[in-house]
Amino acid sequence: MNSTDRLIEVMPIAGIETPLAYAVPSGVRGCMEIGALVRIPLQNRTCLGVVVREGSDQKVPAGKLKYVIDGLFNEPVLTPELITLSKWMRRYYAASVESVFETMIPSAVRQEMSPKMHRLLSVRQVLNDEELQALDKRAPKQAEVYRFVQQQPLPVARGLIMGRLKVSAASIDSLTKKNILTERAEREERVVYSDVLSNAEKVSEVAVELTEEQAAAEEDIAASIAAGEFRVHLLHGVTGSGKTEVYLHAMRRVLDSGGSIVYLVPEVALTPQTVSRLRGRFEQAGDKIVVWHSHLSNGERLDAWMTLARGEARVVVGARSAIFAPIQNLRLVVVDEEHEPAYKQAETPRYHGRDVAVYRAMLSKAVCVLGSATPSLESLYNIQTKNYRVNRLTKRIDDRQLPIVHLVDMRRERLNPDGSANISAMLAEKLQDRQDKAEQSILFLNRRGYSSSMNCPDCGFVAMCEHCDVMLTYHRPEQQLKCHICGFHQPAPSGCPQCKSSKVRWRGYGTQRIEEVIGKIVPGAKIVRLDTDTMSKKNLFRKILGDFRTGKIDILIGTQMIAKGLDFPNVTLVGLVDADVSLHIPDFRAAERTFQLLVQVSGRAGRGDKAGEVVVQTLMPHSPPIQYARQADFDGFLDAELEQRREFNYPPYRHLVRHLFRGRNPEKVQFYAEQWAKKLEKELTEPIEIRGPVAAPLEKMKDQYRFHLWYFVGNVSRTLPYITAIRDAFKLDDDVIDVLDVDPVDMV
Ligand SMILES: Nc1ncnc2c1ncn2[C@@H]1O[C@H](COP(=O)(O)OP(=O)(O)OP(=O)(O)O)[C@@H](O)[C@H]1O
Ligand SMILES: [Zn+2]
Ligand SMILES: [Zn+2]
Repeated sequence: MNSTDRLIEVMPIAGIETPLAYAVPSGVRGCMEIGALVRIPLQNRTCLGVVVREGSDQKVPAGKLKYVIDGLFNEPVLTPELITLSKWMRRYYAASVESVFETMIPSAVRQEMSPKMHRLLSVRQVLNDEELQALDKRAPKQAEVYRFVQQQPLPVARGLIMGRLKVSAASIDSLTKKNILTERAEREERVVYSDVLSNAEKVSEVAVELTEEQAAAEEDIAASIAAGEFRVHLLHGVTGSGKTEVYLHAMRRVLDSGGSIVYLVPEVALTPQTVSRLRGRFEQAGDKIVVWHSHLSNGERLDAWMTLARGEARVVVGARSAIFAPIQNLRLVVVDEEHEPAYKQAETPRYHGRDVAVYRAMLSKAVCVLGSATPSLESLYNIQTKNYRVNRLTKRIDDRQLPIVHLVDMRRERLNPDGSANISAMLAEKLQDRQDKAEQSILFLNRRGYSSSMNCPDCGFVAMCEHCDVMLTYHRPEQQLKCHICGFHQPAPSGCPQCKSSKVRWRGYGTQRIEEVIGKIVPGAKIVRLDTDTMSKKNLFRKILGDFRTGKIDILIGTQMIAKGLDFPNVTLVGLVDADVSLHIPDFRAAERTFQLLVQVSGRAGRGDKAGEVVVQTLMPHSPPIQYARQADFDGFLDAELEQRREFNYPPYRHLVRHLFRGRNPEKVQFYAEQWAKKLEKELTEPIEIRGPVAAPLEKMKDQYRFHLWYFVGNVSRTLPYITAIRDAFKLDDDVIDVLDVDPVDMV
């Protein structure tokens, strides 16, 4: 080591849990600050790592100290507070360094490691007009590529061109073969900035004047921002009360004072309206927004990330992973629809985007605004215990009325011989009425496909998934039986596969079947179905929403996933076809989910000048969540539900940790789960309540048998390390896997 060399500590992204000291030779390229992504030698290979400390007190014997190879970028890819956040995530979610960094740093950024990543193209031979015209005729795609490259001030990554222009590698290759373009493989730090927004929808937007309630909420939030302290606000506003407008005003203030913003939505693809409003509002004013979503190509992801790291954009909008954006001077974090389970990541590290957002805001002394019409019980409880501030919007914009909710008791409906199965007389009549008045309706049913099962009345056969413990769903358009858990599918048989009877029955109603029924009930209506089956076709979702807005569609039928943030003024009727689906899930949050679902879907009605109506069909009209939701009685629901939760020690009174064991052999899985429980009870000194092991509600999934235990924990950060320490010394059989899920939303 030379006297001019520096020491740093690097956390390898390579299955090692402690940082290692490295020397930085003077004159090495790239950044060596905290949060920098560096390439390091480790044993006899190289890997990536993150600089977690400048300097080191580690005593490395002379001759053993290794040099960093280089840094990948000029800017750190994580900020210092994100490094702190990573430590908290490891501890709180019992996750490895590797999994946390791989989650925090997008793979497009880490892939910079491979030199192939940057095959940069530039123009070698400038074409004159005539040559370009000839190329246009002969090979229009090539001409398009040529023009694109020629217009760029710097060489462009090949992957970016392919993604952006949707051209094949062959088109690019023929241009390089002809020596029109030249390609060089290089690890270029400065990638051409691609405007990730250019081909996206922008709605021209002007700031509206806030209502009194909105202004009061916004001023309170602004005061927190001005105070420069960490504070959490819960913006609890009824549906259609203008919560988004409050965020937008607060964001304007933050931008004007030089701060940065993270804005989280449950899923970008499902919130095109919010995204285009943000873009319209801020981009017109010249503030660049990075929209972080799954359709970005790798090149675009890399660009977007580095744009944020360099401070060229100060707003990022995205799903949960956008909370790890490397922006500095973070002043405001918005978590829209904070109650959404989609904020929880289903894979390791199983973090909750909302909770990580609050923690990051705390580390940055920023303000966190959680918004919802139906806040989670956790957040409502935190108002009482953790000094979250609450700002309420009790009225809809322009004093529009909340819709009238009709409950239909489907037990009676079944006695009515005229009632078409599963659509009540009342719903049918109101749908027709809206059709006559040229108003629009939305129907929700949280079950896609045609029917929920196929069975045989003669021998009792039920079509089950070969790999999971669930019945197969019939999908009529494709004539397939599908498993909604693992994706397994097979052609739908025309008779019983077991006894060859031809009397096959389709039980239960899915969105496809409702679409069919409604077509008969409201002849002449233009009906469109929107669920994950239609979503798989790219851009179809946007197109359907566009057609619905312009009135080309009369009735929209969808699963609840489409309910988020829809704002269509001409919708005056909303039907919830089966309110009981969510009541029957084996989950302590079943009542909460049902309440939220009812309030949210109802909230889609009556957002324009005309009043709205909601028809809720249920077999359990007296169940508390349905009754409270009908009266929009939040406090009543909260009190009743909190009492239940307290009695059983469920969240928010305790944290739940789910410990799942799975493997192909059910006896083995059960054996290890039981052995573990014995060991834990013997060795754990912390007083926690342990329940289980028992078979999981979904006992077999993707050919794996599943058993789980539940830990009821007061303080996760304190207790979990004790559990993981015992777990580290517990030897599992090779074909049994165990998974810890802290604050799980998946109970099955
Ligand atoms: N102060 C205002 N003046 C006029 N219109 C407004 C105002 N604030 C919001 N709006 C409009 O009212 C409608 C509802 O607002 P927004 O979508 O923000 O409500 P929300 O509370 O987020 O609703 P939800 O929770 O149901 O999604 C939007 O069309 C919005 O443009
Ligand atoms: Zn049969
Ligand atoms: Zn399956």
